Amino acid sequence: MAPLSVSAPDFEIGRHRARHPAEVLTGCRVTARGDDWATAAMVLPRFATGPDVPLGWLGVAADSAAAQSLGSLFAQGLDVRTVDLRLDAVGPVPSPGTVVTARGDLISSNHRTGLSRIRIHGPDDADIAVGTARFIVVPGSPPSTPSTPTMTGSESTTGGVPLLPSLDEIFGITDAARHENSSVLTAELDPALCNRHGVVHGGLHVSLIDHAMRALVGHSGTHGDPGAPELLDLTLAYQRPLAPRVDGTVLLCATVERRGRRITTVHATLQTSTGRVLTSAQGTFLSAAEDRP
Ligand SMILES: CC(C)(COP(=O)(O)OP(=O)(O)OC[C@H]1O[C@@H](n2cnc3c(N)ncnc32)[C@H](O)[C@@H]1OP(=O)(O)O)[C@@H](O)C(=O)NCCC(=O)NCCSC(=O)Cc1ccccc1
Repeated sequence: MAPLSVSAPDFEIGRHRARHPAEVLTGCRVTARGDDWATAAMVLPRFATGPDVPLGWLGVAADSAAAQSLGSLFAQGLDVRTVDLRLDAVGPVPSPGTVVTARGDLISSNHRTGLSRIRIHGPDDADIAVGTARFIVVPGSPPSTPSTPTMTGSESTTGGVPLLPSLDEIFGITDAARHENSSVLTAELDPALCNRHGVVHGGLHVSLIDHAMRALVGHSGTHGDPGAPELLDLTLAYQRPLAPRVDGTVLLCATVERRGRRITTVHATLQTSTGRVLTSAQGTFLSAAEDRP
């Protein structure tokens, strides 16, 4: 078994300021920025119970790096909101303790929208995922002191590996109804996860949706669980902001659209208890079962 140690000596979490409570939770930090690119890094945690790190946990790094690649807009006093985000898995998520880096490169932008390319890699440049994120440009608001989140689990470490509660606990999942082809998780998100506008980081939508889909189609594990289906890609459409203080309890609904011999496609929504869809998503999983002709 590989040693559980931080494997990128140039990433020290304390050297970089957290810009968002989601970054505090996940231990993600924006590590470098240019006019049209940015990088964000995180040390993969170990969860108190459950599997190793699912791809969706890297959503905060992906969304942050992609958003910060629009740095020239921020310099004009503008801000951005994620409209859609796609991740395609191209390699395994490394084991806990490994540093992963997401790089966002601006493809195009104007005064209305921006599009960024995402690449997530581990040590030795091994690719984990690629993707894109589309942003809408909105008026910026004056800088203020970010709220201090109460969830600082990622900063407790065991031998260099951040130790976090289970994903169910992190997302306040209080109830789960599972059927063969559909499931509903009830989540009460900690309002401390919101930014100063009261909304949840787009990268955490990726983590929530991934968690909901895996709860339906199989375990979240990628290591030592050969029976788990493998997430190939995930596409999210951000329809309305997630504001836990306003929305209260939210539902994570997942439905299997088609279960093929090898490929299972899943649709999921993040919605309020009154059925107002905040985010919708599509995921593709590859079955771990033997290929058949
Ligand atoms: C803005 C747009 C994407 C599209 O615009 P449009 O087509 O013009 O949308 P429209 O105006 O028609 O509104 C649609 C519905 O939304 C509602 N609503 C709108 N605004 C607010 C509000 N402020 N508060 C409350 N609700 C609001 C509005 O009432 C309406 O509801 P209704 O239909 O009447 O019931 C919108 O769909 C949206 O906000 N999606 C969620 C985006 C999102 O949360 N992304 C992730 C976080 S960003 C991030 O993390 C990136 C980052 C990372 C790191 C660092 C920096 C940045």
